Amino acid sequence: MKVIHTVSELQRYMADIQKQQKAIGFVPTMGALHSGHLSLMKRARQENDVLVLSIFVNPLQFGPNEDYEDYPRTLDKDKDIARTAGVDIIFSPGVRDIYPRPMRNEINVISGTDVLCGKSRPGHFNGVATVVLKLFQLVQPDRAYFGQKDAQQVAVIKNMVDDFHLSVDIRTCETARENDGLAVSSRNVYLSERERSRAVHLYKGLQHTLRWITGQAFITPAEAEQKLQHYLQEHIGAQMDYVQVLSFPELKPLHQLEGSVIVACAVFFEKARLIDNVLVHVEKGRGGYYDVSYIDEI
Ligand SMILES: Nc1ncnc2c1ncn2[C@@H]1O[C@H](COP(=O)(O)OP(=O)(O)OP(=O)(O)O)[C@@H](O)[C@H]1O
Ligand SMILES: CC(C)(CO)[C@@H](O)C(=O)[O-]
Ligand code: BAL
Repeated sequence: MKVIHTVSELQRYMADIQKQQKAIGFVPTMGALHSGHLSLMKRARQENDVLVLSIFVNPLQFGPNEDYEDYPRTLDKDKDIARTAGVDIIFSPGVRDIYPRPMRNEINVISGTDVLCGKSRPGHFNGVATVVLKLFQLVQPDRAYFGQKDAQQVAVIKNMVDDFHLSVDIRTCETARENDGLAVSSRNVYLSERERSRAVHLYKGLQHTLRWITGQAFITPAEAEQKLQHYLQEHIGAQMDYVQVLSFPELKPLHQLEGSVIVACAVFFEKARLIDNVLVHVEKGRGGYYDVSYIDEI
C-alpha cells in the first residue's frame, strides 16, 4: 500500500496507473475509518483493479461554528484498516496541498440545498462538491463509492456528475449500523454514555415512521414528520435539527406519500450532530393504507 501526501506525487503515480488501463475504484473519506468506510472499501476492492482511498478533512465544507478543528484525525489507525481492506493508494494531503491559495472558483450547488443538511449547513454542499470535483480530477476514477447515510450528499454528487458530464460511475452502499441500529459515524466517539444510549432512537424512530406509514390509513408526509419529531423529542430529548419526509432524489416536499421517499432526521447532541435516514418506495395499497419497500441502491 502506497501512502501519498502531495498532489504532485499523486498525479505522477496516477498517470502511470492510467496508462495501464486499469479500472480505478475511489473511496473519498475524512478519515477516522470505521465499519461504514470498510463496507465502501470492500465493495470498491471487489469491483476494480486499483483501489484509491482519500483521507482529507475538508475545511471548505465546515461552517464557522462547526467541528472542523475537533474532527477526529487518526491516520496511523486508518492506515492499518486500509491495509486490511486491500487499499492500493491512500491519498492523505494537507490543506495547503489541496488549497495552495484561496479558491478562485467553487461549485455552487443550486438544487436540493434548501432542505435537510443543505438548509442547516449553508455552503456545506458547495464545499463538498468542490473538493469531490478536485479529487475526481486527480484520481480519475472509473467508479466512486459513497454511503447512503449521507443520502443528500449522494444526490448532490450524482447531479454534479450529470451536469458536468463527468465520466465516473457513482455507487452507493447501504448504511452500516451498530448492533442496536445506530448508524456508524466518526462523530459517535463524541457521545457521552447517556447520549449513546439515547442515540439509538434515531434509527428506531425511522423504523417506527415506516410502521406508521403502513399502519395508518391516509397518513400524510406532514403527519409522519410530526409523529417522528414527537418520538425523537420524547426519547432523545436533545435539540432537533430537522425531521423531513421528501421525494428522493429530487428532495422536494410531498403532498402525499408515493414513489421514492426519504425519511431523514438530524439531532444535535452536546458535541456531535448525528444524521440518519431510510429510503423507501411507497405505493398506495388498499383502503388508504400504504405498502413500503426498502430501496437497495440509490
Ligand atoms: N455508517 C455508514 N455506512 C455506510 N457509509 C458510511 C457510513 N458512515 C459514513 N459513510 C460514508 O463514508 C464516506 C466518508 O464519510 P465520512 O468520512 O464523512 O464519515 P462519517 O462517519 O460520515 O463522518 P461523520 O458522520 O462524522 O460526518 C461517505 O460517503 C459516507 O457516506
Ligand atoms: C465526500 C467527502 C469525503 C468530501 O469531503 C465528505 O463529505 C465525506 O466524508 O462524506
Ligand atoms: N459525512 C459528511 C461530511 C461532513 O459531515 O462534513
